[in-house]
Amino acid sequence: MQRTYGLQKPTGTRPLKAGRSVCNPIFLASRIAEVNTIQPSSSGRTAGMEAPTSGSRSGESSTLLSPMFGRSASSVADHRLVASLGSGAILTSSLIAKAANLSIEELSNPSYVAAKVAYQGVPGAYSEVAARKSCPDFEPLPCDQFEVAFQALSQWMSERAVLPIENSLGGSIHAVYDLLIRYRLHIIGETSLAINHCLVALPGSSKGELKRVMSHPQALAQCDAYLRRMSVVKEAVDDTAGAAQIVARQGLQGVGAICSRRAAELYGLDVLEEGIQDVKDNVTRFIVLSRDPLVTSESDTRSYKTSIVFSLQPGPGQLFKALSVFALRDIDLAKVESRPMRTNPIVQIPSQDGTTVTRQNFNYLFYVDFVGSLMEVRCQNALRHLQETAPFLRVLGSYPMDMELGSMSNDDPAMMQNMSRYN
Ligand SMILES: O=C(O)C(=O)C[C@]1(C(=O)O)C=C[C@@H](O)C=C1
Repeated sequence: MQRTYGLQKPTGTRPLKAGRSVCNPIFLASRIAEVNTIQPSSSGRTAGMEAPTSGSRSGESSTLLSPMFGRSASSVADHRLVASLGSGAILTSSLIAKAANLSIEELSNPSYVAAKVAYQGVPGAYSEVAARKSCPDFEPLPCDQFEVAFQALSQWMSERAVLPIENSLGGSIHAVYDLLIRYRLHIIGETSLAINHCLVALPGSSKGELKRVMSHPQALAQCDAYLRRMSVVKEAVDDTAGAAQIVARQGLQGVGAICSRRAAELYGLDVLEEGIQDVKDNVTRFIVLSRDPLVTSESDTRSYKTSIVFSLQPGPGQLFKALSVFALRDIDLAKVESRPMRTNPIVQIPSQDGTTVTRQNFNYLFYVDFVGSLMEVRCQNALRHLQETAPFLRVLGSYPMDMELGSMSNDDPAMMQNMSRYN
């Protein structure tokens, strides 16, 4: 790994004036504590269904803005001055400011916190393009890890966060699923991007002399067959553009990076080959997060998607029964994902007569995206039906479906014009 994690000052930063964009990632990574949002209640149910309500501040109820400080999180200034990283770890404004390379004055300036969209990676990352595409009026805020982007939004350092959730070749981004349950943020949109990877290296390099290739694990997975043919050592780093930045800044001879053409141009590297992903049509879907849910209206005619997460009671046929609430109402499922319930990975199931206990070693949370809006009565009924049997159910968001595919190709004039404003 090229980066050391921990609360650290980014290198090569330039002093910021209030209201200007942050060009370096914020590094808040060290003190990340588990933030559990699933608390089993005495009845054995973990939580009720939480449908978005207009005007509710989800961040205020989360462990991040914990009642441990004994005050209601009513003002923005309060949020910024003392924020908790969960389970007792406290991050004060001076630490946040130091991590983001800002002065306290800059951090407290409303024009600085306004209109930022947090993403994971450095400029040139695909996530940055997704952030610009989905939030064109917001200024991108680079973060060095997924969780830092969640924190930036939770702690009012940004107004939106854009995170990759799945790729057509590499599959689901599990880390983002796991963070969705730990932070009480809301999905308010999605965007898809065509991903066209390039093999890049220091100017004058040739493909044959590369011994190592660095990139984000997803990008390495998407180019797996190509890299095996090259017989190089694969090295995982935090993001694709970060890989290009490392090769360029450290002048690494014999080391390639996989990233976008734009990242190669930003960091002054040669593109040795373009379109190196194993399947040409390579699409990543990103979600847009906000502290507040999207308030939908009945007059909105766009197609909507709703994302939920739930757990199941133990026993045969429970998943079948859970999913049948959608089938019964002709509701189309767009995605089903299961993840280990990290807060409760092992369950003890008593027999009916209470004389024996069976240990179930794997306990899962199910993430489902279905086509439909919370404004639709059939969707409300389906969730009410599911709630009857699911010990835990949470609505992650109900948001308009992204119908158009953005590209990162230089042939896409609209996208390139948008990007050139920021280079
Ligand atoms: O590394 C980047 O450039 C990212 O934006 C991350 C990411 C991902 O996590 O999937 C985004 C799109 C591509 O699929 C490869 C990597």
